[in-house]
Amino acid sequence: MSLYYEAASILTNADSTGGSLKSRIFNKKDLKSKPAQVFALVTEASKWSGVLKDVVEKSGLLKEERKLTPVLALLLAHDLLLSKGGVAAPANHVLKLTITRHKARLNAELVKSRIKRGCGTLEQLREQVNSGEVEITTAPNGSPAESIQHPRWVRINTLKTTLEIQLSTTFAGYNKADGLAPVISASGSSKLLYLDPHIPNLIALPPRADFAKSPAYLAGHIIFQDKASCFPAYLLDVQPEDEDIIDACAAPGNKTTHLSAILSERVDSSMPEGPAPKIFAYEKDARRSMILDKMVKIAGADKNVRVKVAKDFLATKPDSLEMEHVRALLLDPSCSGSGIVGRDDNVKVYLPDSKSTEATNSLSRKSKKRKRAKAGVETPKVPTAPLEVEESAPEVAAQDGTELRDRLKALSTFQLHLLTHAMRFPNARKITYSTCSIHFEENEGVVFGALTSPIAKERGWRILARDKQVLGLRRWERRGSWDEDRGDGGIATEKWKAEVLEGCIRCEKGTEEGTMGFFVAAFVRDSTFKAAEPASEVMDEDGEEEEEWSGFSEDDAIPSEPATVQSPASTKGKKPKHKR
Ligand SMILES: C[S@@+](CC[C@H](N)C(=O)[O-])C[C@H]1O[C@@H](n2cnc3c(N)ncnc32)[C@H](O)[C@@H]1O
Repeated sequence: MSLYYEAASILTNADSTGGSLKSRIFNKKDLKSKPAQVFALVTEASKWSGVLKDVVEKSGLLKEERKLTPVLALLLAHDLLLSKGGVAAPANHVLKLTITRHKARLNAELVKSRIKRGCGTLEQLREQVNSGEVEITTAPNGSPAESIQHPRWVRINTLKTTLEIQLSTTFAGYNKADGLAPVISASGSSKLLYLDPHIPNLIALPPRADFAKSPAYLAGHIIFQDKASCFPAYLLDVQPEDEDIIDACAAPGNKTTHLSAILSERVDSSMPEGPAPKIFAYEKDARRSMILDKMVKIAGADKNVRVKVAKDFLATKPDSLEMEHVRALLLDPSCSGSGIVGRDDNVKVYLPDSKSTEATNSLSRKSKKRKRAKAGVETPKVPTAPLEVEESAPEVAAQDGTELRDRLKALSTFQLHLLTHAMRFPNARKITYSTCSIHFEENEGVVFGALTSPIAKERGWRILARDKQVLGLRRWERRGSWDEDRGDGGIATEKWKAEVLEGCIRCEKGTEEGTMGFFVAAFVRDSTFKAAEPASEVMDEDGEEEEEWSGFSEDDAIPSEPATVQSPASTKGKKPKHKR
């Protein structure tokens, strides 16, 4: 029976193959088991590993069954205790016999673990595991198992309520923590919250706090939104005089409703009369447009949001009458999603501690190693918990580094195209550009590509410097960074490069800041800017305008951005065409 050995081999990445978990399984040519079955076993067992690590350790299984590796023990215990079909092997198979001998003890430990986690039934425990909020307890030697938890971020929707009202109703009786750390380590039932110091109306709750069925959530008074995802609307800092605003890639609508809330607060307090500013929320995908529409209505944002159902932002005509009053744009385009927490790009595996097998003498260990190697599982080089198995987001299901780079190149070309399209709106004065990606190519690479594009030069677009940003984000310490391997040369001055990077804002996942991996930068221009010369525009095959980055010569003078940078995505291998 190869299933468990093959799954163990995949989980420990015995072949040291690059790429995502999915691609490593589905592209493995010599796999005897069905790839879908291996994938399901590996992902499910990983998901349950926070619970099973404890169960296996406490049952003493690894002490008694020296031929079992921690990975095999995890996989077998998963199927024995949790899979409908049980262990997928003939009754007399050695692995099945081995694990079944310990069924009673393993079961008893699972019951104890479930009760300790406050779950009355296995179904409740399953829900907890599926929500990714399993608390990892201590290892047998008493050292705490490491696990960086992610707080539950809740944005108070000021379109329908206020922070004060929510603190005295939904969160009545909650204590205010003086930092994020106590909230992150608190249990789901702890009445502890943290008022975020950077984003107004944002609170952090313990990771397992469950408000999905609360009246406030169902009525759209509170919205679950990661802190980092609140940065773009806040950074755009819309004002009533901005008139119309575009959210170019809007579904499911978290940033749209945030934008709507900020705009409403400011319009309501300063402009009781006059033309009401509007937010045009574009969404290309028809199905996602429906979700967007629903979210906008639940949040009460339909007062100032016009959903552009199944409409491609790139097809908008910046010079049209409808777009005449657009002064601000929020761009949050599709990206690799590599910064998202809890997606299958971040499979975490907690392995039972193998220390209990250390008493084995070296001779017998060697012979066991040989046997395992023969059976297809090299002695695991895996550390004890937690083991991070890197897995790319679905959009970037890369088999190897080259495929990933190609995908990033395609994504960043699209992102740059979108950003330079936004720069064409004749009356636009500010733009935010954001991604939930951690890759330079999609982030700083696109920013530099846009800043040095002909349209940015023509219209005078520049980065919004850190000292001009809204207070909360000015205080945010993680800024942009340069990747020597990815960023092409051509920067005119190091000073300008440093200024642009300082204007870029980054968030990293897995830190004590409790955010997902994220990137945002804002661009501004002055209304008085005098165009230097028209941007070079070419038509693509469909007759659409296409930005043609062409580089500039050394003596090119651009106000405040004296640089020559090539966008990593769009310019590699392109010969400069545009001479000044
Ligand atoms: C990262 S998601 C946006 C998330 C959203 N801003 C939020 O905060 O909830 C990107 C969205 O942009 C849409 N999209 C991609 N290209 C687009 C285009 N050219 N025009 C309009 N929407 C587009 C995708 O379908 C997807 O729904």
